[in-house]
Amino acid sequence: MTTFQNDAITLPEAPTRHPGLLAWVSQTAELTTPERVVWIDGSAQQHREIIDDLVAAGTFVKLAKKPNSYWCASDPTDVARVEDRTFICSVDEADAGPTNNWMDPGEMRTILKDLYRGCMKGRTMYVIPFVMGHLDAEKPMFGVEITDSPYVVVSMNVMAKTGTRVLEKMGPSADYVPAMHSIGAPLEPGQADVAWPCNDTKYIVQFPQSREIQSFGSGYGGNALLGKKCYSLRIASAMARDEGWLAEHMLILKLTSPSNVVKYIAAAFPSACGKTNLAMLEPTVPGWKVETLGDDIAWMRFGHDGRLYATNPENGLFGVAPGTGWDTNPNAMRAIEAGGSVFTNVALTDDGDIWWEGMTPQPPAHLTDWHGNDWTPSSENPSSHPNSRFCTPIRNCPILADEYDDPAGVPISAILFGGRRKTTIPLVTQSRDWAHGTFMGATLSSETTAAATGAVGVVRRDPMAMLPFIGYNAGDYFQHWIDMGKGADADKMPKIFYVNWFRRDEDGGFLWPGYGENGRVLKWVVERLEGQVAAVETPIGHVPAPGTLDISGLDLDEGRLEQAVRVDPDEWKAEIPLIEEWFDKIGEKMPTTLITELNDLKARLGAA
Ligand SMILES: Nc1nc2c(ncn2[C@@H]2O[C@H](COP(=O)(O)OP(=O)(O)O)[C@@H](O)[C@H]2O)c(=O)[nH]1
Ligand SMILES: C=C(OP(=O)(O)O)C(=O)O
Ligand SMILES: [Mn+2]
Repeated sequence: MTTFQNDAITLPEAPTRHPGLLAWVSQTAELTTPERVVWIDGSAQQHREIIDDLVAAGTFVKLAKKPNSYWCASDPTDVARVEDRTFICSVDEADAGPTNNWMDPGEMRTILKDLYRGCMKGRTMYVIPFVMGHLDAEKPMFGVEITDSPYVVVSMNVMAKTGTRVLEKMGPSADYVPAMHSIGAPLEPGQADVAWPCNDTKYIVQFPQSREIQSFGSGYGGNALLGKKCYSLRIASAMARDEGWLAEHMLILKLTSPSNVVKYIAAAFPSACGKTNLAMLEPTVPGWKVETLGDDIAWMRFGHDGRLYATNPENGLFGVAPGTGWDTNPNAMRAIEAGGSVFTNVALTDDGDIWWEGMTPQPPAHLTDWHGNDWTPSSENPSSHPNSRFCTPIRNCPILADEYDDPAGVPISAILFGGRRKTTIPLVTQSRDWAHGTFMGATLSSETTAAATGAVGVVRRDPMAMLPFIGYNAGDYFQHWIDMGKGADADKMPKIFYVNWFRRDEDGGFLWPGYGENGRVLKWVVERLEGQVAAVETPIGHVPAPGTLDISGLDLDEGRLEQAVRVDPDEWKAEIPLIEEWFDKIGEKMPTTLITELNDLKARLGAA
């Protein structure tokens, strides 16, 4: 390891000659006063050494039953993204818009500088050079995360490409996103550490104009693995607006039909609403095959042929554990079996394996729950936190598509928007055109989940599943989506669909079985793209004509299917005021195209 001692804060022996980076590293060390500085080189050996430190510190427990895999539990207060502590610090408040928290960048920098002063005392400061997306992309998307959390280092090594090869590619002058992170838990001499140090004060801050990130107080993935949501969505969305592309909260999958027609599909669902599951789907309809390209983030740019091409900037999976099982998502199960994973806030079995609700139908007779307490099936609380996660190399995914590694990406034929709605939203609806599809995305709604702190199950608008991730004004973001369709050849743009796996019956049960059965909806989507099946025009868009959704072999009574796909005018009339309230919130920046779409919808519903 390349280290230097803090009692001589001179420039460390660094594996780069990038003057800007060297200056930032030394200034940060001076401000945060760590015990030592370590450059992450991306080697397996260094990765192992840091893991060994985590085991010695009691943060990680090595699993006997899975190769090179570790269990850990966070502080019970540090389990999810903190949206109320997340800020977009644009120069002008108007650029952050009505959906983001904002503070003057200068004021915010002062607050954070005060918090960062001495914050790494007694700890190691790690410098993680990383690239999101391909190292050989036309313009590689570099970042450097500074952190005092070895958990973050190990996770970043899984989620991104890290280390010296990145520095070499950066050379002495490449632009990079400086991503500053501290758990905010300095150690006084002789003070004992805890397994998951963090701070009650939390800030997750993006400076979209200067392309910088500063995070404080949390070790949770979405708050601390800064290449992921902070860079690849919040900062990248602002870059994408400026440069004419899209940075989206979408999975990417490859779908092959029985006659070997290949389509690439992207889908945006809010956190904990089914992206990882759909990305690794095992279709139940015979002959259809899904392969995975990405499960959380898609960057989409126009290719020379005028089509929209998507790449997944990530290198790993950071999936919701509960509900992941051999029945629901066998490919995710195989991925975690393959090893190299970190499990956070799940339960530990007595023989050194992990378990969570939904992994197997029968829970083990005894577990250690995520709080470290004894757990039995009669225990009152779940064994695992609802937002517990597995962090696994994407290479472990047994159905990873070969195209995953292609820096050019894959041409997207369809985009799905979806959320968790008990009512109103049918199983699948096709938009009439790009503008209408953008309207569907802009009015997307979902019940809140445990992926963010706060109440669960509350319906809110979550446009394009990007509410917590749009790095600028949401009205400008919608306009950017409309503009992306404008210059383009309509035939070449992806067709947009709205799906809902989560509609319920009167007893609260899911009307649609979901998971592998969602392949039936993907089949209908492809058949629509190919002009092979009919749809019925309704006020909200095109829904499957009777008999076109393949339910052969599915044990689902006709009445339930009918309820799952139903367009209920009364439910939609009740939805209109909620959409209007949302449009009012966006205010004058709401594009007129979308206002026209809303008025047209009202007219078609007879609600005008
Ligand atoms: N009922 C139902 N639940 C689903 C479906 N797909 C995913 N889930 C559950 O939703 C939760 C989040 O899924 P995940 O794919 O991790 O969501 P992501 O955060 O968007 O990637 C998990 O508990 C899943 O088991 C589905 O089709 N139907
Ligand atoms: C990492 C997250 O992602 P996901 O969208 O998979 O829930 C999160 O919300 O913190
Ligand atoms: Mn996911």
